Amino acid sequence: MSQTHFDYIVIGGGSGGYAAARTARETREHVAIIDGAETLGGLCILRGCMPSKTLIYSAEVLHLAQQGEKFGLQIPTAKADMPALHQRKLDTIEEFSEYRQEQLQSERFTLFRNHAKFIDAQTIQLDDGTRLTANHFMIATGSTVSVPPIPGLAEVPYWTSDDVLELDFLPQKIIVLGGGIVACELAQFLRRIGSEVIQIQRSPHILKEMSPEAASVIEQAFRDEGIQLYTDTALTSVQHQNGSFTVNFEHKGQAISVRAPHLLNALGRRPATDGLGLKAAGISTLHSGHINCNAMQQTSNPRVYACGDVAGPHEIVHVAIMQGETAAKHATGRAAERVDYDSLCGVVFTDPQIGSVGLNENQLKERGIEYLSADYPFDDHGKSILMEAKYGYVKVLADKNTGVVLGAECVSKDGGELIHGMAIAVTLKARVHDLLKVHWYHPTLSEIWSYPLEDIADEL
Ligand SMILES: Cc1cc2nc3c(=O)[nH]c(=O)nc-3n(C[C@H](O)[C@H](O)[C@H](O)COP(=O)(O)OP(=O)(O)OC[C@H]3O[C@@H](n4cnc5c(N)ncnc54)[C@H](O)[C@@H]3O)c2cc1C
Ligand SMILES: NC(=O)c1ccc[n+]([C@@H]2O[C@H](COP(=O)([O-])OP(=O)(O)OC[C@H]3O[C@@H](n4cnc5c(N)ncnc54)[C@H](O)[C@@H]3O)[C@@H](O)[C@H]2O)c1
Repeated sequence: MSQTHFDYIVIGGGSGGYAAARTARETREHVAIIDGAETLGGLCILRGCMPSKTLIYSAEVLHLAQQGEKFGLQIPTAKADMPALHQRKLDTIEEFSEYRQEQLQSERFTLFRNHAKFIDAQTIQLDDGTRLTANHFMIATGSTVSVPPIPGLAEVPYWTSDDVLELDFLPQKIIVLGGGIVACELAQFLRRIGSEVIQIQRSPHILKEMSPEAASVIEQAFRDEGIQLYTDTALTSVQHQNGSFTVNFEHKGQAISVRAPHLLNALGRRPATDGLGLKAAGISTLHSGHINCNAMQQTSNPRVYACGDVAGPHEIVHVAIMQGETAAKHATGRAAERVDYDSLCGVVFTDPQIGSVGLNENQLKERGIEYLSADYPFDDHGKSILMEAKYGYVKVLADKNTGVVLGAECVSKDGGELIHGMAIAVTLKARVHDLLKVHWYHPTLSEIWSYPLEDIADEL
């Protein structure tokens, strides 16, 4: 009879689950991974980070080519070749997913291609009826698109990010619902490949998790590129008739109605806990639906851990991996460090990008930390001027007494790369004076950091 008891069982073989399985396997012999997906690989590789960034990069190259004149170039026709764009994405993703599949299928693990659910505190049942037990479990089942209760939305054939990432034709016109990261990254992608885009956001600013200053820069860039952006709205209803979507909403006291042949629902994602039998295992969830975990990612059932999108609080890949590693070390009796969200690094892959790290001004104020802040705009910086990349700014926040860098923000071309200089500073608790010893090379985008650092050093 095949094995039914394991040292460690992971449900979900995405970024978080694989990190947990690999870490547990360092010291445990019998580790199983269960994944019910038709194609193995997880969200990041198959329908998240990697396909979206592959397409977004092509759209950025196209955008630059279309700006040829600005650079003294004649590029008479530059346009998206949709089947070729799609094929490039497929080829790129295939390489990543094959590698992940090899890892999951390696003899280091026992892999079950099934859906799993808990039937009691220490037993899971696969959809073929097999029952498995383990000393410890990891739930890493990810997230699914959510459909908020907007009248009509659930009944219409809207697209999700999955559909946009599979496009092999150019949608002439599309309405994008939402102003979160998925909505913004894909709205700009669609606009740049040539679609007419109407974007509708509920809050006064898009990207409401970011600072209003950062969001304002992206809003300006979107409007300059021709995205018809509405913020501060209330969606009232959605209809689909004769191949056309109608979205009705309120904006500045007016009832507005927009129409397009395509509709992208980017109104958020929710933790994938349906059918997992959490109740049977004594696992509690938060109001948001995320699995309730302590700092070691342990759930209310101490035998069971959770990581990644299903656990929150930040649905980004490196956090899923860090949580998975912490959890597996803890479960296997090794020293484990909690994930430090005070040095969290985040990137929004619009153009300009937003990179952020550490604590923001609201968090510093809430915690009563005295801080100094300085910023510098890219429209007054040599390298960005010669690159025609003048949107945005950098900002540094440092402890008023010690000069330790506590947070930073960068809104600019390649801001997701630039922020990593400050991510190192925040994580290693570097002081402003230490950072001024760095050889900031000229002319680079990165040297812009030296200006706010100098301003803060002068004030200290
Ligand atoms: C369009 C888009 C772009 C994104 N871009 C970025 C980005 O640029 N950077 C970034 O950091 N993050 C990005 N994200 C978020 C990132 O993809 C996720 O945070 C991350 O992939 C989550 O990993 P995970 O391990 O929690 O879940 P997943 O990778 O989703 O893995 C969950 C796995 O569990 C399996 N599963 C589910 N239920 C069961 C069950 N009952 N039994 C067995 N198996 C089950 C699924 O088949 C799946 O393989 C993006 C997301 C989207 C949608
Ligand atoms: N670059 C990256 O790291 C990256 C890229 C893509 C996604 N992600 C992750 O994926 C997760 C999901 O992203 P997302 O953009 O789908 O979700 P989100 O929760 O960030 O955004 C959802 C948007 O929909 C709006 N919304 C929700 N309900 C609404 C309603 N009833 N009426 C009007 N508006 C409504 C919200 O205000 C918000 O703007 C995020 O947490 C993000 O961290 C990360």
